[in-house]
Amino acid sequence: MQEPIAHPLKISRELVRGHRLHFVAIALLALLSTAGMLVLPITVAALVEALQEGGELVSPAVTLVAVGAGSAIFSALSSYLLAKRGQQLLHRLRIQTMTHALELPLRDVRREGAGNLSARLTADAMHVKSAIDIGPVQLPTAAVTVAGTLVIMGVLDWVLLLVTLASFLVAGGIVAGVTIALRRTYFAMQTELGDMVQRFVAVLEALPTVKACRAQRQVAGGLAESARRAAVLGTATARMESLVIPAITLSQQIALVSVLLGGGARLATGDLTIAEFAAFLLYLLQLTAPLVMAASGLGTLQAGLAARERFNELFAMPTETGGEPAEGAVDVEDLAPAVRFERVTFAYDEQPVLCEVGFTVPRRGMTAMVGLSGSGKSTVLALTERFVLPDEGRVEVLGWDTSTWPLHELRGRLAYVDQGCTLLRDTVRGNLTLGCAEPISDERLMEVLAEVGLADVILALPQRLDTVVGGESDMSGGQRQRLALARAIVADARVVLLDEPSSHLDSVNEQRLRDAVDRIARDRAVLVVAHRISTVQHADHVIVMDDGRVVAEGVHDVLVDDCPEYARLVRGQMVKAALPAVV
Ligand SMILES: Nc1ncnc2c1ncn2[C@@H]1O[C@H](COP(=O)(O)OP(=O)(O)OP(=O)(O)O)[C@@H](O)[C@H]1O
Repeated sequence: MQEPIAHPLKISRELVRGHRLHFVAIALLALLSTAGMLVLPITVAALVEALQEGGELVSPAVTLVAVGAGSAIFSALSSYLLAKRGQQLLHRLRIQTMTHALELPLRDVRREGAGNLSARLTADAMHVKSAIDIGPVQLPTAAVTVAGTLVIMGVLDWVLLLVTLASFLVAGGIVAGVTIALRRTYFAMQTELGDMVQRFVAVLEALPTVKACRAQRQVAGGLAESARRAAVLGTATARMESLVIPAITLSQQIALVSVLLGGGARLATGDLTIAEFAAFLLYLLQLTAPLVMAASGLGTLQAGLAARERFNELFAMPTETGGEPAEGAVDVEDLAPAVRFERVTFAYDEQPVLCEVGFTVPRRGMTAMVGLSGSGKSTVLALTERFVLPDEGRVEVLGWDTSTWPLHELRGRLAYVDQGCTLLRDTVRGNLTLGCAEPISDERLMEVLAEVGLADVILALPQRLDTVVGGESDMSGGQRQRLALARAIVADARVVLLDEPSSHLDSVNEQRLRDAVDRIARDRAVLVVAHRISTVQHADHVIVMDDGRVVAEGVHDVLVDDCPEYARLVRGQMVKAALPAVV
């Protein structure tokens, strides 16, 4: 993929788009402030002259105060308006980042990592914000101030100007070199930071395991290595940055000594008056601030542009595509099977997972898919949901090829209960109605909760349906499982995909869950990746997977006798089932 390059002009254009007047006002205020700064030494010179000649002092003094105060006020106003616009741009950038990330294929999101994606919203966004604060107004203002100051110095005495310019030559070279080198270092540093946050988030997700293994120190060691790499890049950046201000200050001191010596000589020959000399020195002193601002501003701009490149990299990642938009509603073939795989082959990168898999899930009833761990069962569900696409073969849902069915429509016909029975950190109502286009009445929600045996549990919560759930410890595994199933029932999808958690439930909860699944399977298709023998025994149809292939299909009683792989699985499950249940 071509890496898009952020350009200063692009950021400026984004700032201006749709807000031209706002931006004209910012530029005008900044210009007026700069003009005030440039005129200030002249008003000082006028006051000095009036003092020397014993003239009227009030008007030069008032002019000086008015110019100084006006310049400060205009500068504050333009900074505020720019910061406001910058915040708006940041707001847009963050929304675009979150929306785009949610639209990416699951594989890309996993590859990129939650931490790395989140770092875009925090650290990278702040770098872009700093560049916005500096780039479009402060940097040009500093450049105009430097150029204007040099012109006035040239008018006052061009010989002394040449002396000044010669003194600043070395500083100019250093600033230019550092600015060019900084961009790549910032990009590498921000990428490393994103990687570190990603590792940290992954460790936090696995914290119970890390603690149970007493591995905090070991894991912290790995994180420290990542932090060390970021620090090395940070130090390299700081080393380059630290050269800038001393180079400018040293050049200014050299210029000051040279101008004092040269100016003394020109005063003696009468080529320069005292007032001109005083004004020249003031301009020389005034030159340092915009030069430092321009130099450090260029560094900040480079950090912002590097961060913007990371945003661009993300935005350039293609989002999920799901066939052409349907013209009108998709006419689902009523007689077609719920799910059909035809010679489907699939590999994660280079690792083959499914090989010529073919099976059919009837329109109604429960179909259980069984197989050893890693045999490809969850991948079958991922292909059905079109989280991934087959390398070869055809996946059909309700008679439609999933690769040509618009994603929104396809997923509207499917309900998916993942192995983790994931709940969003949201209210019970929010979790139950996730993805529902129409509002669902509380009566209906309670009815469904009763169906999965959760009504009493929810009624006992402090805010009932409005209680926020999804935290670490607010619901047991079994309750999560049934709430996730309730979501699938509320969605009223024609096909329910259920990736059964491998952990055991107590017998009461297991019975409740099975009853709920049996009920929903009466008038729709349920494809369950089964880990429990009780689920398989109750299934209308069983598909046996082994090492990425379908090795048998049928009903439990027949498969036990006819399929050695199935018989082995069942024997294993029965041994487990005889063990005490772990909840
Ligand atoms: N995101 C992924 N990236 C790379 N390989 C993966 C990914 N997900 C699964 N795999 C690999 O694909 C193979 C099949 O995995 P899958 O999860 O489909 O098996 P499964 O039968 O559902 O296993 P289990 O019963 O343990 O859940 C495994 O070898 C696994 O390592």
